[in-house]
Amino acid sequence: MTMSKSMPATGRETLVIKLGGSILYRLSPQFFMSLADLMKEYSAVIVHGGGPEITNTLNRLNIETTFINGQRKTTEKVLEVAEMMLKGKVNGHLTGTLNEHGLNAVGLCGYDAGLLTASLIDRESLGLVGDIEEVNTALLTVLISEGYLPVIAPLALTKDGTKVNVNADLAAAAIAKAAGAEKLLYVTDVPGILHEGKLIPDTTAEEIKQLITDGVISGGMIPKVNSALTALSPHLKEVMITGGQQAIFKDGCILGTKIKDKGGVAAS
Ligand SMILES: Nc1ncnc2c1ncn2[C@@H]1O[C@H](COP(=O)(O)OP(=O)(O)O)[C@@H](O)[C@H]1O
Ligand SMILES: CC(=O)N[C@@H](CCC(=O)OP(=O)(O)O)C(=O)O
Repeated sequence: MTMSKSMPATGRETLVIKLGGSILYRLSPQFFMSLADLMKEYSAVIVHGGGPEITNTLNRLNIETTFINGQRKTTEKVLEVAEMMLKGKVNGHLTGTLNEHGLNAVGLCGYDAGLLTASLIDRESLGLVGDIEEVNTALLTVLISEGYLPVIAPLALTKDGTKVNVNADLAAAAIAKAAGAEKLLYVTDVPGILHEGKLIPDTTAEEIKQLITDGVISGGMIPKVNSALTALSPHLKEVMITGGQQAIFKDGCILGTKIKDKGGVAAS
């Protein structure tokens, strides 16, 4: 992974926001208003998912799709559909909606100007699925410093130019790390990590391991918390999981579950 200095030429810290496919088409007016407020304090980069859109289209086309440890097995046909949905439909829809709210969004995908370079994880079992190794943070810096909001679809190229699909939770964590972001925010269809229906306001790596063992954290929340733990570092001291059906920022605070490593030491 190519690391970079803290990006902002704006004097503000950077915040990477991942918008999950579960909520992308149901983001509330309060979400957009609070995002605009948040962007007065931070320079933001958005990374989006779109898993449900890809799955629905594959089903309509009778193309089989399976997941291995939260990653979609990606054949050439599956990649073609992922590209259509992520780079075409979802990125276009989201960028358009953000611009309707005056947020100066620019749609990008990892293929653009070497934005995301990945290596194949395991061609045999997963097919065309990548793990991000390099991020062209110079491109992000140019956009941010000119007041644009980069909106990134999680597709990447390998060093030899092969197109790959990337899990959006992992892409957001890799971009946050490379960009020297101070915060990483996962926006999903629940207000945060829940236990017996109640929001857990903050938690640590250790507690998360236990919550997974106890079955409290399951399904799509597992890759999210695991990505969060890989992103934590002395600079990126907190990752938030929050819900896009409501405001994400109020009275100077990001709402949801705060994941921090005890004492601010990087999680391994
Ligand atoms: N402890 C938990 N608290 C909240 N949500 C959880 C928990 N465990 C599992 N989940 C599930 O995780 C889902 C969010 O993950 P996912 O559907 O992959 O979202 P996204 O598309 O936003 O990445 C929630 O809708 C919920 O069903
Ligand atoms: C390799 C891999 O799994 N890629 C994901 C990319 C989209 C994604 O992660 O979207 P969500 O955030 O909505 O789940 C996929 O094909 O579904």
